[in-house]
Amino acid sequence: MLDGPPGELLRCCEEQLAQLGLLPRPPGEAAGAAAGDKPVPAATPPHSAERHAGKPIAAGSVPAAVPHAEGARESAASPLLEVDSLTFAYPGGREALHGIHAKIYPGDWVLLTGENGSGKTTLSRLIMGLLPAPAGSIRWQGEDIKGMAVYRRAEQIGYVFQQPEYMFTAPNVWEELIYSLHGGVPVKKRRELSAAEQERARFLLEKAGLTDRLHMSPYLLSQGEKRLLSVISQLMLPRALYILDEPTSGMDYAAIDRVIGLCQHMLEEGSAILMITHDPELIKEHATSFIHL
Ligand SMILES: Nc1ncnc2c1ncn2[C@@H]1O[C@H](COP(=O)(O)OP(=O)(O)OP(=O)(O)O)[C@@H](O)[C@H]1O
Repeated sequence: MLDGPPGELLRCCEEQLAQLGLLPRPPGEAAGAAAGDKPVPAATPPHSAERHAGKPIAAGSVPAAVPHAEGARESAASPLLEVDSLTFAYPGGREALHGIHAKIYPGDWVLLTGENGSGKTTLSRLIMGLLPAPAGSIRWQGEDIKGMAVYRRAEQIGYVFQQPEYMFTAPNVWEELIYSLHGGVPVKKRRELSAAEQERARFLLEKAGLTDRLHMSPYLLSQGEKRLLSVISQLMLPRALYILDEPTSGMDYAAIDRVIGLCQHMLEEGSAILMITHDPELIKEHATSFIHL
């Protein structure tokens, strides 16, 4: 006998109720579905496993990702970067990465988070070719990255090191900023900057708040200013993807806002960003997805 409070009935006798046609159809269920068929589950939310690497994001520890309409993106654009079952151990060391999956599309702003030593920098080094990636584990625009020379990757991916000092090669801020435009060409043999290059340089300096530091040695800048200079030096060259390794580390809110503004500008230009950070709470509202190691 089917009798009792509705909630209790649903819990104990759902199947019988369905067979008798006493359950309302879930909205959108096919009209011709036979009584007793299992209800069609709702579509899986579009972000989830493949947009996160390693462990799923623990509730409350990292903000929920702003989900992409993955299906629409799949048809609209191919991924720039695909990481598939990536496992990596340093020689003689324990595994730094295990079974990592991720995809980055044009226009993505991906936050790469995880505890100290979880392998964030290792992942970025593997992408850039500073460490040897296992065959088939990383693809750039569909091509196995293992066979791509480092300089070819650098032509398409800008990389900002965790330690800005690693990047400085010029005697002052202006020379440092434009260094990448000249490659290793000596100062006397360098070509004139185009008007567009000059404009981009001035724009980035303004956004970074470094316009009045042009003649200072990069090494004399404050730590936050050094980070901003290392970021804009990479942004001088348009790239499909920028990898920024902890660009906001040790920064005050104003400086973090500058980094955010710079990243937003690069997204507007169509680039994607992979940002390693221990401050996801400060940037989460701008991110399109997360990889948590
Ligand atoms: N050259 C190396 N040789 C051996 N082990 C290394 C080497 N570089 C890094 N590791 C180890 O690999 C692991 C991952 O390091 P990695 O720098 O990628 O972590 P991370 O997530 O970027 O850390 P953090 O948040 O502290 O910057 C760590 O256990 C580290 O000790």
